Amino acid sequence: MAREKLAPDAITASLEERPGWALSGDRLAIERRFSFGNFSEAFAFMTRVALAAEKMDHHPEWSNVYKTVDIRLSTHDAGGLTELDFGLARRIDRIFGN
Ligand SMILES: C[C@H](O)[C@H](O)[C@H]1CNC2=NC(N)=NC(=O)C2=N1
Repeated sequence: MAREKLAPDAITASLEERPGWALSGDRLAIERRFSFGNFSEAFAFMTRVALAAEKMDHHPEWSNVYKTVDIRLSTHDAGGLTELDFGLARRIDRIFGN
C-alpha cells in the first residue's frame, strides 16, 4: 500500500467506507473509539490489533482506559493520512467485528 499522502477528496471517499472513524481536528489522522464489556475484552482486542499492525509495519497511536480503547491512525513518515491508515482501519474494524 502506498505511503504517499492522500488528497482531501481521497480522504473523504475513504472515510465514507469506514463508518465510525472521523477525521482528527488537525486533519492529519483518523480516530475511532471502541467500547467493550470489560477490560479483558478491550485488552484482547488490543493484542489482536497489535499483531496485525506489526505484520503491516504500520502502528496505531492509542490509549486504553478500563474498557475503552481510543485509536488514532496517521502515517508519521508522510506527515498525514495515506492508504496504509485506511488499510489498518479496515483490519481493525474486522477484528472488532464490523
Ligand atoms: C521503519 C518503519 O517502517 C517505519 O518507522 C514505520 C513503522 N510504523 C509506522 N506507523 C505509523 N503509523 N506511521 C509510520 O510512519 C510508521 N513508520
